[in-house]
Amino acid sequence: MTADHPDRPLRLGTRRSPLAMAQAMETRTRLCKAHGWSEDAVEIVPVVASGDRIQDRPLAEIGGKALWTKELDAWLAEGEIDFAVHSAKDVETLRPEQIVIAAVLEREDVRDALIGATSIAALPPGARIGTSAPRRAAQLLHARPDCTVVPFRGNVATRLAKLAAGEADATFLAMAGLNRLGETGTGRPLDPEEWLPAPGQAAIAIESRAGDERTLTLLAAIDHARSRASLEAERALLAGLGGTCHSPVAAFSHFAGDTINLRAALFSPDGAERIEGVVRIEPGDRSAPLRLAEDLMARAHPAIAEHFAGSKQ
Ligand SMILES: NCc1[nH]cc(CCC(=O)O)c1CC(=O)O
Repeated sequence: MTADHPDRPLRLGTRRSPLAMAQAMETRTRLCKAHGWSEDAVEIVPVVASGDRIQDRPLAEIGGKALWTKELDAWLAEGEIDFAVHSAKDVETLRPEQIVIAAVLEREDVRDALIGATSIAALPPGARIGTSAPRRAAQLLHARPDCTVVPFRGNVATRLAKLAAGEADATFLAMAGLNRLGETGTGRPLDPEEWLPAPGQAAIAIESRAGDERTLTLLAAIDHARSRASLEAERALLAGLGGTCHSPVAAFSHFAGDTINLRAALFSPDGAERIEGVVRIEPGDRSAPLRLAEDLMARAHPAIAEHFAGSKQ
């Protein structure tokens, strides 16, 4: 499905972090390859996102939504860029009406990695773990209430440097990010059946303007159907819970034939309470993730439920 080389380069918007730039370059390569273009058919346009600018406070405290998407959303709306490349995990579930996910790249390794210890069980008693992700903190404290969580923000290299400087004994990073940055061999992958990743982890979501048929058609060539289906299921679950990427919620999609088994766990922030559920999703069934969300909310301890708005959102 090749297309004519564009008269003017397509403008690809991305954050500036090394991981975001690696994802942008991967997207450009895939798109150009799919259409038989040279790489100059796509121009990479980096922006500084508010989430990158504000480094000294926990994200959950900054409060405002769309920390990673606001600037790129505006550029997309104004026609400054033709499409935006995001870590799907960082894209909130409520999106502006005119913006659509045009393609989902084939998912990388969805697992979290533990860096600094060989397993959760092997962490020394009272270990200090660096993470600013409420899901990772709660999941850790659930398994190891003796550990202490130390706030750890910044891009992948910053966090590895903080660990090396002794600010924590261990930390978590997504395997997908490590792999995309060529940091292979750093850390131990955690079994996703035991340690569930974040909704959307390891997926790259490419957004463009609804109605921009030319761009939508070009991007459809690099859409990976299974990755899209699992991402949509996880996003539907998160939307049904009224959760955000700062909520203590974990999810893992596993394919059995064409059926998706979606497992999810909700935690109280201190890890004391945990609730888990699973649902089978047949192709095209859009309501199954919402049923799981309702089931989890109905059974959740108040210390969990108060962190989710439910479908009221
Ligand atoms: N919140 C930051 C973020 N957003 C996406 C990734 C990793 C790559 C991915 O999940 O696609 C990371 C870093 C991390 O969690 O280690």
